[in-house]
Amino acid sequence: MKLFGSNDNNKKIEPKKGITNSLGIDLGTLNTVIAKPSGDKFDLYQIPSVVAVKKEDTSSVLAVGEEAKLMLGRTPEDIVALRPLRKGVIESIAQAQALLVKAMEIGIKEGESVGRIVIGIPGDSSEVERGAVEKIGRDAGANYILVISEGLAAAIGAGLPIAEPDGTMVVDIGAGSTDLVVISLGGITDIETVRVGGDDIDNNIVDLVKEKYNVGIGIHDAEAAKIKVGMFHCSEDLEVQTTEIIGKSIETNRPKKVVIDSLLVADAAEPIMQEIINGLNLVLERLSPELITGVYHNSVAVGGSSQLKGLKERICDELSIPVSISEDPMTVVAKGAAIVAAEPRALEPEVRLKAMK
Ligand SMILES: Nc1ncnc2c1ncn2[C@@H]1O[C@H](COP(=O)(O)OP(=O)(O)OP(=O)(O)O)[C@@H](O)[C@H]1O
Repeated sequence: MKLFGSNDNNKKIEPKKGITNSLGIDLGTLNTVIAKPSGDKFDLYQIPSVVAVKKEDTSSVLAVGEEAKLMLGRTPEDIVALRPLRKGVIESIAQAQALLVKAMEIGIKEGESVGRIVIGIPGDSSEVERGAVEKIGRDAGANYILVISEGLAAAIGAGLPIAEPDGTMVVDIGAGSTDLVVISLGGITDIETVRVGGDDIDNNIVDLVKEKYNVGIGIHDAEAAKIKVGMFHCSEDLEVQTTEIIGKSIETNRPKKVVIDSLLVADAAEPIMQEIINGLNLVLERLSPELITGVYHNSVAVGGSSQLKGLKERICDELSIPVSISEDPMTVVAKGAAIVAAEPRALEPEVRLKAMK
């Protein structure tokens, strides 16, 4: 399923001849995004990071992505739909393998050989997890497979000056985890992973609505309300919007309408914001003074949850760092990985040094 056109990128990519089947993959908790260099742009695809498995044997994968999502709630009792990653961590190698193979199938047309594949995974993943992802790619037939940190991929995709000695910072707020990554001279100099993200905001909305209105609401309705009217608390006077959803009255068991406004979402998001600020404080504490100018001028927020209003204002309120929000927050990691897949030397030290001249 092609979700996005190959239209919105102005970074010039020149895949080498014969390596047009190189792919960048962002293996996310909620979504897996696939970017395929196509001329000087990208073809982009997205699948939900969901697999349908047998309850008795959860390594036996029956369906992946959209197909697995459709099976949710409609399947016989012995089949369940699960996410192979939780909070950015691979929970099941077999399920992650099925997801990755599906992503590769989507990106590489039938009859095409599997070329270079670069996969972005959370920066604090263990060697075992990295090795497992590499093995999955190789088993699926890739002749070149590289696993890089999502933060580094995001910085490359966002066009940040990663080769510079001054430093840049990426704040990647996803569904299950948030990566805070400092990059200088083309490599990661510091990383802090906070295991919170948009999923936690959704859960808190459900709890707050129950507490405030005595109404139970579905997690998907909570997420939809967050996306529609959500914001973070900040010093800026942002417009308060409202949306109406239907929940189940805990008192009467009847349907009941509840109004959710931006302030309720901001309250639900506050504990998550606090943890992100704590993580950023740790990063700044450790940051060498040589990198502060670069971080001040070149910090970018990516990931689906960076789209909540008030994020850049709140980070500036708390830390005096003007963060810009990426224009393509949900695809930038896959695009950065695809850039490396098209030109792996982009990560080599001598190329970085050349780029500095
Ligand atoms: N417009 C929006 N406003 C606020 N939140 C949004 C918006 N669109 C998506 N989200 C949230 O972004 C999150 C998904 O983001 P993303 O696809 O970057 O995560 P992921 O890469 O799957 O997760 P992770 O990085 O934790 O592995 C979800 O929590 C979703 O509700």
